[in-house]
Amino acid sequence: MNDTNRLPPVVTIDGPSGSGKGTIAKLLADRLGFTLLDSGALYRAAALAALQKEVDLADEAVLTQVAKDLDVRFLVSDGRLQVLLEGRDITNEIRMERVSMAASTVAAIPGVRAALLQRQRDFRLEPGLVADGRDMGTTVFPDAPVKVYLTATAEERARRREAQLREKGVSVSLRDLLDDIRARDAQDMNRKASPLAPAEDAVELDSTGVGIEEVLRRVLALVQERTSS
Ligand SMILES: Nc1ncnc2c1ncn2[C@@H]1O[C@H](COP(=O)(O)OP(=O)(O)O)[C@@H](O)[C@H]1O
Ligand SMILES: Nc1ccn([C@H]2C[C@H](O)[C@@H](COP(=O)(O)OP(=O)(O)O)O2)c(=O)n1
Repeated sequence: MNDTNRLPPVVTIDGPSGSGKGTIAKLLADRLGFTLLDSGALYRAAALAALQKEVDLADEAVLTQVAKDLDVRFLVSDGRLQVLLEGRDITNEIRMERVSMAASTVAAIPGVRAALLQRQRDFRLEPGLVADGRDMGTTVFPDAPVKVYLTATAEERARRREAQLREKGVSVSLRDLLDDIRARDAQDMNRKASPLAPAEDAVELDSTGVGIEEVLRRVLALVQERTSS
């Protein structure tokens, strides 16, 4: 701990859509007093910028430029993360299903990922960072002392999304949500650039049928174990 080059610790939480990454990352960051990185929000903001500019989502060069030029800022207001694109609040808009799928498509482009890499690493501030995404443990923070790979069955993840949307007053069929989840899983896992996969040193945690409090307890225990030396 006397090493002056020591970087702030990072807890990475990777996994597929609906596994609970965002929920657990937020609770964990609050509990530890760490900064929070929602890396998916960066890809979602890039996708929304591309959709607004009506860019062809197959045009890798133009999409890479969109990611390089991305004017996105994160603000924490009343304990909630706000995402601003060119100064405009896009927090709710980026959660729409068409943006989710576009984010997954845009995120498969190596140039887009390279353009967003340093921005993500810049979140590594004292006293520490909790980073949620797909490649936090494999590519962005490979030296993180604590890596979690959170999963749940596709059926359970679709049910969670349905409940989340119902609470917002949006009614979507479970069948459609399950199809969307499977399509995004396949796209995120099968791409060449930083595919969704557990890091070799990640602890896999299946949250199917496990409540949020219990998942948080297990992750906190892991943080204790990995950082108390
Ligand atoms: N362990 C869990 N058990 C039940 N519901 C959960 C659990 N973890 C998260 N949820 C709920 O599932 C939904 C999706 O969680 P979220 O954190 O957004 O997932 P992700 O960030 O992995 O896409 C939210 O409504 C959240 O409250
Ligand atoms: N580190 C990351 C984070 C997200 N992505 C891509 C792939 C995902 O399908 C989209 C959206 O990610 P996000 O974490 O916001 O999505 P979910 O909340 O898990 O549904 O972005 C990525 O490729 N790498």
